[in-house]
Amino acid sequence: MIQLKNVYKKYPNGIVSLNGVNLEINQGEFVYVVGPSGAGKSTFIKMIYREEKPSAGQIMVNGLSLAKLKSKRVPYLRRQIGVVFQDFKLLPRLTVYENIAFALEVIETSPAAIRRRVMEVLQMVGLEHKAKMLPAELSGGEQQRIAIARSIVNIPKVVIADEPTGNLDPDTSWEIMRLFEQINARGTTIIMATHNREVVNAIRHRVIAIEDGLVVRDVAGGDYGYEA
Ligand SMILES: Nc1ncnc2c1ncn2[C@@H]1O[C@H](COP(=O)(O)OP(=O)(O)OP(=O)(O)O)[C@@H](O)[C@H]1O
Repeated sequence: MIQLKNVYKKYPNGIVSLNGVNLEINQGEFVYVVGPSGAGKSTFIKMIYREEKPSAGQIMVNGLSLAKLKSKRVPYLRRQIGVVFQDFKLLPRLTVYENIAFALEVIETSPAAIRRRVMEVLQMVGLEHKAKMLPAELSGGEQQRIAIARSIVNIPKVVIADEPTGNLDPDTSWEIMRLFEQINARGTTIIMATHNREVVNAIRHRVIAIEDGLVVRDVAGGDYGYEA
């Protein structure tokens, strides 16, 4: 479970991007985070995997208190959370296989287990035949599939995605959404910040709207809610 209590974030430049956020997200939920540009969606997302620390308030993720979490425990938290970005963030000099294996190698998995697991996730995203290629040799949609494979290779409880379809055309975006649906169907929590109105309105899930650093709407099976 993920729980935020009175979470407040003021950046060093004085901007307050979260202004008292209270929320609970249960294991297995699929949650869209929507809201205008600059509303605080990315900051909220970054709080959950401890890319940013709250200035005040409490955040619990799977029983870990993030405000108190020591730096040396951050890798332990990150193993429980997969992260997918708008711009994929694959390592350009590593092959597809190596990009995914990297996430497992850092936690001392045996070479045979790494191979088995990497091929399994590559198969799940339909790209096992591209294992030896470099990211630059793939389309944007394929790169995002690899980033998704990497995000789940550790079998995390939670996958966080910040605008995962932001750089993709509509057809590719639907394919990427299908993958997130499959991952969610296996019990993984999905938290997705998005501006994609069509997706949010078509594939209904809980919608949390953030404006000026506050949750202004929180609806199960809600719609995108903003005009085009
Ligand atoms: N590292 C930072 N340092 C200072 N201010 C920041 C930082 N990151 C974000 N902000 C500010 O915090 C506010 C919220 O930003 P955030 O990126 O969370 O918004 P967002 O809702 O994700 O926007 P978008 O939809 O455009 O991605 C903005 O005013 C932004 O300028």
